Amino acid sequence: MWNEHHLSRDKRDSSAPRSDSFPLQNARASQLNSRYGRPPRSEKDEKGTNIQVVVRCRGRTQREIAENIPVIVDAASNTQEITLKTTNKTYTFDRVFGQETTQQHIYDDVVSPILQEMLMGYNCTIFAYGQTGTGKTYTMEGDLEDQEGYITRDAGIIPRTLYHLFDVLDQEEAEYAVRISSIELYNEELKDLLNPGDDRPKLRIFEDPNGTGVIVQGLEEALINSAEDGVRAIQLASRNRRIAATKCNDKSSRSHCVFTLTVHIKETLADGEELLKVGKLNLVDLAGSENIGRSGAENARAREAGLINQSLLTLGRVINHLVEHSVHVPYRESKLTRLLRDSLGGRTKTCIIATIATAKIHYEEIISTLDYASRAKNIRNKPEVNQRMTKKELIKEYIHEIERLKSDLQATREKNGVFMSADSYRLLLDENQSKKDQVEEITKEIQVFKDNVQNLTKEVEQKAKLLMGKQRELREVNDKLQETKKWLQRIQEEHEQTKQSLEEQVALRKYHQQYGDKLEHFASETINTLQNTVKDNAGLFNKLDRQRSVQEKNRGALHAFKKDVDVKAHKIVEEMLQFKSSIGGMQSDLEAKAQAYADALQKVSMLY
Ligand SMILES: Nc1ncnc2c1ncn2[C@@H]1O[C@H](COP(=O)(O)OP(=O)(O)OP(=O)(O)O)[C@@H](O)[C@H]1O
Repeated sequence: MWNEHHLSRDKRDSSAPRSDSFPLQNARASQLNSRYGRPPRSEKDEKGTNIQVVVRCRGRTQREIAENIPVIVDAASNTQEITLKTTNKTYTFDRVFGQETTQQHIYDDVVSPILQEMLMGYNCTIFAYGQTGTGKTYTMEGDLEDQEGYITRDAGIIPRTLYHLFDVLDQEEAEYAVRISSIELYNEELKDLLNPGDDRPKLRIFEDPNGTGVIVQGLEEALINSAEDGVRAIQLASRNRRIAATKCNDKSSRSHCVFTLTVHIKETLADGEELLKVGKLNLVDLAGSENIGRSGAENARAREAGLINQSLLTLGRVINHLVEHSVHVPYRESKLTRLLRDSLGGRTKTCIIATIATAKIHYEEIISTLDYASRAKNIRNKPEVNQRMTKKELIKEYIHEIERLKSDLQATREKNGVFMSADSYRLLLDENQSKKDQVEEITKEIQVFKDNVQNLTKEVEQKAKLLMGKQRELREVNDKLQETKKWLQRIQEEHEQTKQSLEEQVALRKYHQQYGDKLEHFASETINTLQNTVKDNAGLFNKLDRQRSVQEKNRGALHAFKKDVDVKAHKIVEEMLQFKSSIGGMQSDLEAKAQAYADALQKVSMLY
């Protein structure tokens, strides 16, 4: 029942970890916030849109690697083509995701835009289809545990959607109510995975009288107030889901599982009237589509597998009829197609994620899945936004529901004692047999678990070694990074210098431009001056030549003069020498005469 209390976000459990710790949400949230409000019905919607089909490849298992089984699928992530190496056949899809694709990548590229449409008021469905062990459950649920309030990197579409949804609603500060349900379809029987009690009346499918899909009577729709509430509910549903071991996959799930998320968001119109916008998202994990013989299904299990394949077969037939535009589409031939009727050729926005293995031993299943998915691409749906509901309408709807439940209860009470039809008795016997099978299966499963633990221990050891190697690589990369940083710094400095010199050149060029005329004038003046100077220099050189010849002449005269002086001086010296020697003769003559005169004087004196 709709309850005002649940609309108020203030009443939410404040002790639960806040969903804004979820790292993925904020990037998409702003896009989503701006998209609220009723979108105009586009031309595309009128004509219908093709179902979106994407393919996700699962890498080889450890066993396939150990046995050297080659890869036969050529698929690069984020392309649209996938090629089979054996035949060179190429398939085209809306998107292909290689084996290296992460859970977050799938969520961002495929699911986030669909959540956006659901918030606009569309019904949307995402199917995971493929052979057992190719990752349908991994893609849809993945790891449901959290680590200190954060989802893990292996978390699949469901937990990521829950966290993203609450983050957007909280950011929008919208008044909302979110409900979830989870149904398992196993052996053509429906089971409420959130409330699987054996004493509960069987779930029944009804066509919605308003023609808006189907209603599952008696199905519990849990109101959740946070993503954590939702994840807890899904953990419960997952535990309740039947799983059994087959030769193909140790934890093969042979049931179909439909998880539904319904959001009511309150909108207040300009005139104050309050309307409720409703969006629905079905996340469907189909059972494995493998060949019965190969999966090793036997006896009671063969019956199960047969029924599973019958459901998928009907799904395939429905797809074929829709593609061929048949008047009659056999939706009613299986519960699966009745449940999903609106998602196939109806008013829902639908996406199929086909999961495939890549190793050669799965050749047939790979081809079968790709063919199936290729055909599904041609289905056209005509998505329509759900009509906004007034509160009155909603209350009326719930009153009808209560009335119907009351009459069911009354009918049950009136049957005194134990009432059981022959069909129900047969079913009970079958169920008993199935339980026995289940015990046998669980025993085998325990053995498989033990083997798995052993394998995991080995794997952990290998991973530890790998981690050490990676750490070493990381260190090397870090060193290289440091070097690159230094190199970058150098380049940056050089860049700065180049920039500076460029700026100088630009300034210089500007300066040249600005003073070009002046320079030209100055240059022509300088040229004139230089020409004059050249002329003056020529005169100067002539003058110098003349001076040089005068000097030459002077030098000749000087030489002759010098020579003459030399001769004359020589002559004078000789004459002087002669004169000196003649003077010397005269001197000795005079001395002899003076001596004779002295002697004569002495004789005279002696006489007296
Ligand atoms: N893309 C992937 N990356 C890593 N592990 C994966 C991937 N896909 C699947 N696995 C692992 O392979 C195993 C089988 O996957 P899963 O159970 O999801 O297959 P399935 O298709 O749902 O099988 P079934 O049809 O039996 O339900 C699981 O252990 C899962 O964790």
